[in-house]
Amino acid sequence: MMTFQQIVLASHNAGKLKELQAMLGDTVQLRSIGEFSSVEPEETGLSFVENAILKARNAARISGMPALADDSGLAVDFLGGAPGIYSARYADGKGDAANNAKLLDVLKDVPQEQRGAQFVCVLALVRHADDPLPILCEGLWHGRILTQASGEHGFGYDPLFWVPERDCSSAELSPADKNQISHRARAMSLLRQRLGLA
Ligand SMILES: O=c1nc[nH]c2c1ncn2[C@H]1C[C@H](O)[C@@H](COP(=O)(O)OP(=O)(O)OP(=O)(O)O)O1
Ligand SMILES: [Mg+2]
Repeated sequence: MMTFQQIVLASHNAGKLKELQAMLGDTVQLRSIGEFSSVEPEETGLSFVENAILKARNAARISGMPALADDSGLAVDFLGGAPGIYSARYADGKGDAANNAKLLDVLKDVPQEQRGAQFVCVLALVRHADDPLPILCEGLWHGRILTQASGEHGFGYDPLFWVPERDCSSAELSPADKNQISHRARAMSLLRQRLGLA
């Protein structure tokens, strides 16, 4: 069993930090990479796995601590899996509201039954910057893209993501409920098992 008291989270996304820390409880303290550097690494990989490893190594190098990265995104069936790894950059770096507006516009004439999508999350944990054996865990969450935004919780594409098992948008779920069933929750559950925390 590996034990960590503190891990640096290789993310500048406050929503991810909140969700991941809530899932871990007080067993492990996540420290944001923002405490060490405000420079975000370029996400040059072609997969969630490559980008997660790249972000984790970068954070471990900067902080000198074990590092956890989350690379995630929304894969829309009708768009052949786009925006996928480019989800954060979908509207050219203009932020969540612009990303959501663009997605609604691109799908405006697409009927219900063709609006399937999944959230993807890959977590990568490295013990140090050159770790030859990163721990990788993934989680998927199937849903559908709504025709208008709904709900105030969460972040990113949550207001557009309809959750079939709850019949509401992901942004209408309580944070505790989202953290039980999301793509991130599934990946974290696997990671906890791998670390002997489950
Ligand atoms: O639970 C979620 N609920 C809603 N939207 C979500 C979720 N999970 C990922 N997403 C979206 C946000 C962003 O558009 C992209 C992640 O991009 P991604 O590069 O992994 O994260 P990021 O740039 O926000 O922060 P960072 O790279 O510093 O961890 O997918
Ligand atoms: Mg990013």
